[in-house]
Amino acid sequence: MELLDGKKVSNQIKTEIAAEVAKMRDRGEKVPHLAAVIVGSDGASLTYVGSKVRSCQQIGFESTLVQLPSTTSEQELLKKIEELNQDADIDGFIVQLPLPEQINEQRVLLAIDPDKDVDGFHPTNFGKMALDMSTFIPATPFGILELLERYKVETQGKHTVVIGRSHIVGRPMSILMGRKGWPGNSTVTLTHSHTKNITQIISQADIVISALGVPNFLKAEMVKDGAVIIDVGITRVPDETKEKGYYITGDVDFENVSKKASFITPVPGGVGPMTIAMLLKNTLLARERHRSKK
Ligand SMILES: NC(=O)C1=CN([C@@H]2O[C@H](COP(=O)(O)OP(=O)(O)OC[C@H]3O[C@@H](n4cnc5c(N)ncnc54)[C@H](OP(=O)(O)O)[C@@H]3O)[C@@H](O)[C@H]2O)C=CC1
Ligand SMILES: Nc1nc(=O)c2c([nH]1)NC[C@@H]1CN(c3ccc(C(=O)N[C@@H](CCC(=O)O)C(=O)O)cc3)C=[N+]21
Repeated sequence: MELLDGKKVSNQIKTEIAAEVAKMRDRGEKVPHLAAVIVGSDGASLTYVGSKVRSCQQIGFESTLVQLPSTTSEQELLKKIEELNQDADIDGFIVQLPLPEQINEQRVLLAIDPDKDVDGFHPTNFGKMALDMSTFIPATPFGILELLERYKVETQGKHTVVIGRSHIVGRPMSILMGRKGWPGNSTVTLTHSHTKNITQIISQADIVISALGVPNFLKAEMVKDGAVIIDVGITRVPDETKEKGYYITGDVDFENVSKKASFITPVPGGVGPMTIAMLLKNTLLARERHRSKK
């Protein structure tokens, strides 16, 4: 079994990006500027956005955190998005999901300038991705592709089973694994809560990408010997013996599944840190595109 070490690879990627930023500075150019909008104060969302801001500082990006109260109206959020769209200093921004129920997510995603949509959730960018055109690839699937590539995991002709069909992980992942080229050229089955015989389908998978958010969902008896296991799930489990009052766990029974797997991602330290690194990569890309437009 080989560990797909997202912590290590994400640090390599951040070092690579930092070197690019240093060159920009040396040439007297503007450095990339990423903004994040967060509505409300959900603990997990704040952790994620906080580590993004820290990473920006680490690699020399400018960063802006826009924190709005949970009572923010859709109109107020749309106004903020328009400001960020118009702000020439901002290269890219994300609006942290999920949003409070008074705000329509689709209208928000449509309002973001596709050239600044470093999450890759705008329909224009999502469509380009599905059509193999150059665009921003959503950070979590992009991070998984990068891990597969750096560890030279064979995907061609393999049966990939994706569990979960969310717009931010499962759906784009299923499209990307089936695209031409490598990592890709995979035969993909996209499963969800209405899938019949899901255990049987998973047992046929060469590659399992689990993105449901159910701890211990994937057990050793469900997977084939030698399968590649990607665990996207992140669940906070309350535990008073831990310093933070909780620990985080993925969807996979790591201890037992890792004995059968050829490659496996840990949680924490797998897909999560890769997501942050690829968001930074998309922001660097956004800066380069904005520069060459002028
Ligand atoms: N590591 C990272 O960087 C990231 C981690 N995450 C984590 O990944 C997990 C998934 O998040 P997200 O993609 O937003 O997913 P959602 O919570 O939006 O959706 C979950 C998906 O799983 C499916 N599902 C739920 N229960 C079952 C079941 N018992 N059997 C089969 N399918 C099931 C649902 O089916 P249906 O569509 O039918 O409801 C749905 O498609 C969460 O734990 C989240 O915290 C998310 C983003 C990034
Ligand atoms: N617009 C938007 N874009 C997103 O990309 C997005 C989002 N909304 N909403 C929520 C999900 C979730 N997500 C994570 C990113 C990093 C970690 C991460 O770094 N996890 C660490 C542990 C973090 C901890 O200790 O809690 C790890 O796995 O090692 C987790 C989750 C991005 N998301």
